[in-house]
Amino acid sequence: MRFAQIIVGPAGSGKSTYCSLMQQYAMDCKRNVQVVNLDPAAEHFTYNPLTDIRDLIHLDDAMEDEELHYGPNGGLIFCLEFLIENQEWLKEQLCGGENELMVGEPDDDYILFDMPGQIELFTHLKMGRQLVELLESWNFRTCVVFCLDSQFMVDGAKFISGTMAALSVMANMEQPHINVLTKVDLLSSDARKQLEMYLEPDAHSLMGELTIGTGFGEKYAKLTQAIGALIEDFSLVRFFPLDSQDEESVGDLLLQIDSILQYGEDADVNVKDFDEPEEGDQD
Ligand SMILES: Nc1nc2c(ncn2[C@@H]2O[C@H](COP(=O)(O)OP(=O)(O)OP(=O)(O)O)[C@@H](O)[C@H]2O)c(=O)[nH]1
Ligand SMILES: [Mg+2]
Repeated sequence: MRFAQIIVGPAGSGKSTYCSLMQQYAMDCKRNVQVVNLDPAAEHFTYNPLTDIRDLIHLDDAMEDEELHYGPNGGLIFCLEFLIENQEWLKEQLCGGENELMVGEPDDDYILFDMPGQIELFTHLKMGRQLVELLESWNFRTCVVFCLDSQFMVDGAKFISGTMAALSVMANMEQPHINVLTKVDLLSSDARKQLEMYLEPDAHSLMGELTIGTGFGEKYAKLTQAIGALIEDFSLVRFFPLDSQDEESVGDLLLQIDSILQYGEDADVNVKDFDEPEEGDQD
């Protein structure tokens, strides 16, 4: 089994920084975690990628092409379609065995995929899903990590809209999923306290805040209440705050994701000698 985190989230939400941070943390713990850049428009990141989509196609290729004439957004979608069509290239990079950054057994591979900030790739287009299916066929177990800037999550209305974005990704990708609030180190101590409330959201406090003074809240109070109750009753969406300055916070998050991926648990399962699970039974 190999392990993959698919790092998604709106533009500038901190995906590439998250990848560097996780890789660095893992390295400090003597773990080999690699990063693959799948953002064809990436200009700058601080990790050394295992593989880079820009070796296959660059956003400029799609924008400057005489026939295609894409703008930046359409161009990006095109690049990801191109990647899926040229999946053999990616397969060679990940499974070819000639990549000098791949050390140890392919069985222990743990790879972070740094994705572009075009959220529609994961909310309703099919490329995100297709990528995950490809990875599964190459023996990866995957988890989607949805990054959201915590600075936008300090009032009720923004919480609802951030939550809906996370839900769209969850519904479209149908994968094990974790939501991460990034840039917590930038919040004031008041804002941090405010954030606490949204980590274990309850509909009443959300409503209390939303109905006061905002046009949307007053007009659609019932809708907001229904959404709030839905989120609360089904524990649909939860957020994990990430403070990049705090090693413990990074370590806790990695631990959570490891557990979602069941990383390192296979050995225990073998020892316990469970009955063979029924076909299609994931748990
Ligand atoms: N202080 C602080 N800054 C952060 C953090 N995460 C990201 N940033 C900053 O936020 C900006 C955007 O971060 P990126 O990691 O490039 O975000 P991204 O989601 O990869 O952006 P795109 O790939 O353009 O969608 C950069 O200036 C980062 O330095 C964080 O945890 N703390
Ligand atoms: Mg990035």
